[in-house]
Amino acid sequence: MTKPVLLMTRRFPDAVEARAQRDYVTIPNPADTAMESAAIVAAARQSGAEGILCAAGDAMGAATLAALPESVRVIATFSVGTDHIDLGAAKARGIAVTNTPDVLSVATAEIAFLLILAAARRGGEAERLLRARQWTGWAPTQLMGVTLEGKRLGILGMGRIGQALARMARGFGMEIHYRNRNRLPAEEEQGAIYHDSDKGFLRAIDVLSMHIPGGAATRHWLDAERIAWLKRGAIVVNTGRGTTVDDAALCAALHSGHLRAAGLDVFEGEPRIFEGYHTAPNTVLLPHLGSATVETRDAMGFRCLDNLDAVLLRGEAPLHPVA
Ligand SMILES: NC(=O)C1=CN([C@@H]2O[C@H](COP(=O)(O)OP(=O)(O)OC[C@H]3O[C@@H](n4cnc5c(N)ncnc54)[C@H](O)[C@@H]3O)[C@@H](O)[C@H]2O)C=CC1
Ligand SMILES: O=C(O)C(=O)[C@H](O)COP(=O)(O)O
Repeated sequence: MTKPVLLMTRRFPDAVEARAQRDYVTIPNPADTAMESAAIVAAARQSGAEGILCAAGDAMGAATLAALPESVRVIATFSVGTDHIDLGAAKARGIAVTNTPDVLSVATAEIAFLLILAAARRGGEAERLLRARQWTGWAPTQLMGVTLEGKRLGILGMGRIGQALARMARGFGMEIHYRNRNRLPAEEEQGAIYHDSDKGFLRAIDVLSMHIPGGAATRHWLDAERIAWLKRGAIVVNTGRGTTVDDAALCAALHSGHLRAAGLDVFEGEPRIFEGYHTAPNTVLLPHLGSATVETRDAMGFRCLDNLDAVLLRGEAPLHPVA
């Protein structure tokens, strides 16, 4: 049987590439960076690609979707987030889109909790102090943070990752509050307190952890007005998408002291980051590491290939179609 042609927009983990090469004629991206629209279209046309394995950051917008050759039947993204893909355009072209839910929830929640701990206990500042050779010795008032036990964690977006974070935070004695599009069934809430308004939610909490998807509907969700609803001394953490935060408003609140600290894994316009973050006090910044564990990245790749196999090898419906 002839192997289907698969365009791969990035380098993926070795085990994922090996399986892809076994079952497909793979077309790699020699540059190994996010692919621009023209490059994706050219590579798909030249190769007659039937599937595309892409990742967040690749240009899968309306222009790309419109120009892809008829041969493309499925796009599998190596991410749960799909804000880089024009889903309407894909549907109009009859191209299936699949993502990687569940397998990255724990890894991403771990990074969210790492940021919550680092922001609360001033881990970033403390490390910078030592590396600058400026530590003068233990002192009773040096770099005091805040204890998490007993504090109220507010989870914005109580989906797969938000719920994984809630399980971890309960172990640290935090009280869980959440805001979601819909209230969870009582048996899934496990004591978490649901808020039916953004204002009531933000006023109640000490730490905000953001897990909502990117895209037009959530752009700059955390703006100056909502930041003002947070208590003085609150902490903000974002491992969802950078577009959900108004960077200028967040930096202003860090500088003014209204917010105690922020921990960010994702940024609008990444890999460039808002200039103000370089000098904002009490910030911990990570380069989009949410799902970056060996186990998780392999599982994400295999989930992509399982979906591609269903469509391209077996002629079946994808296992994880994006609605
Ligand atoms: N930092 C990283 O490396 C990673 C980031 N992500 C991001 O995390 C996001 C969440 O992933 P999952 O938990 O798997 O998705 P999910 O779909 O299970 O959960 C998202 C939740 O957000 C809620 N929501 C959406 N808009 C809302 C709004 N305006 N107000 C309140 N709630 C809202 C939904 O009701 C849903 O429960 C992804 O869309 C992706 O952008 C995902 C994986 C890794
Ligand atoms: O799943 C998502 O959504 C993510 O953010 C991925 O974990 C990371 O996607 P890349 O930006 O590494 O493609």
